[in-house]
Amino acid sequence: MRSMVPIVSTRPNGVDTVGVNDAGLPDQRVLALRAVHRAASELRRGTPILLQGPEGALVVAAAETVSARGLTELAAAARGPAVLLLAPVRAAAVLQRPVPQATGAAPIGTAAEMGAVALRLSPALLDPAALRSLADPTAERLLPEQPERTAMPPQALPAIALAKLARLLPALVVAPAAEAAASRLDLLSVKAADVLAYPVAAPASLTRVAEARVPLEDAPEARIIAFRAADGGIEHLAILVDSVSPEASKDAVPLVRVHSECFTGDLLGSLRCDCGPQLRGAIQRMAADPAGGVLLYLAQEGRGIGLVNKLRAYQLQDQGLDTLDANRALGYGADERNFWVAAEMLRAIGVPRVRLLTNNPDKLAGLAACGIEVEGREAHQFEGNGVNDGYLETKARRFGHLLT
Ligand SMILES: Nc1nc2c(ncn2[C@@H]2O[C@H](COP(=O)(O)OP(=O)(O)OP(=O)(O)O)[C@@H](O)[C@H]2O)c(=O)[nH]1
Ligand SMILES: [Zn+2]
Repeated sequence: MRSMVPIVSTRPNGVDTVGVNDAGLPDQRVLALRAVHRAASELRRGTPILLQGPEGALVVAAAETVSARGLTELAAAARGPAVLLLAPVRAAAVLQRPVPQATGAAPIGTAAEMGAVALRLSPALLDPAALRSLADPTAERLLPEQPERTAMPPQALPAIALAKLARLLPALVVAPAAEAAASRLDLLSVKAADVLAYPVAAPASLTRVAEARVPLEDAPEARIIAFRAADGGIEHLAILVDSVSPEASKDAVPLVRVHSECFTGDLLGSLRCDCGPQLRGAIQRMAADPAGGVLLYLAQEGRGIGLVNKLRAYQLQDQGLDTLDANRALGYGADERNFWVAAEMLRAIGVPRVRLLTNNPDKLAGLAACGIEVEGREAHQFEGNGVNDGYLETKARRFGHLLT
């Protein structure tokens, strides 16, 4: 019998994007998302995977997590020597000199930052303990004085992209894969094209999974709606804040804040950033606004690099780098977020037009590019606290944040 039951749900605009095919199997898009998500999990566990592309397959392991067993498996699956693959920005930091792909990069993530540099691996670096300390940004002395550049393997860019999706350092041990390595060694296989498509494909599968009234100190009528993507990642939340104003208007364009998760600032009250005051301040402003508002709380910790890498970036900042250069020294772009998730959530809750609470010009442009009508911007700035003054200054000077 022909099955018409969607296994994930429909897109908020009513268009079926994820369903089952006639045989009852998940369609290609679900399979592609699943393969990428599984591959990222394998890398996090220290297991090599195979990245398939038009120029052949690459066997890939994350330098940060790969175990002795993982390296043995990688060697068994390889048909050539392994190399160390680094994002150019990371290579420049490791080598303490510029590398060609990293030059001329604009302040916010550029295509160049997605590039890669391949270094010939010294035997010492194939020692798993050495690889782990290479992942530690303060322990780069293990690299030879002048590591030899070597030819770029195929699928280098999707390999770097996969490490970033796994929220690992974009530092990989890779080798060209031998014929039939996947089946012989039971390694997970993923298509390079699916990895590259993932950041845009995953938000398209968002589905509403839970909704509840959660009275907040500053917004007694607040409701929270949780959205889950087919990638199985952490859910994103929309916090709907009704106006407490007596002249509340149902038709006016609501205030919207696109807020990326910040465990340290939002939850612990860290003084390193301005996230805590921005979060609470946004809810207060929405409740006071006649049009009310929506706060999107996105699982994009550390501007998309994850909490662990943000802590590493903090360590580098304590050594003198600013927030942007610290991201780059780890091999990440300045800002690894995209705005598809936010746009999909706004459409799902019926908010196609917004007044955006932000100082970040990229959020205005990014949301508009994803189809949301940005009617205006409302500044959302808080005084420095003595600890975050340099961070706020960097946001204004290097990220182009708008002041007032
Ligand atoms: N990588 C990195 N992330 C940081 C750092 N400080 C704060 N963050 C993260 O930055 C994100 C906060 O960004 P947003 O609140 O969206 O702020 P914004 O992009 O500066 O823009 P607006 O606040 O809207 O003006 C959170 O995910 C924080 O965890 C840092 O030094 N390094
Ligand atoms: Zn923060």
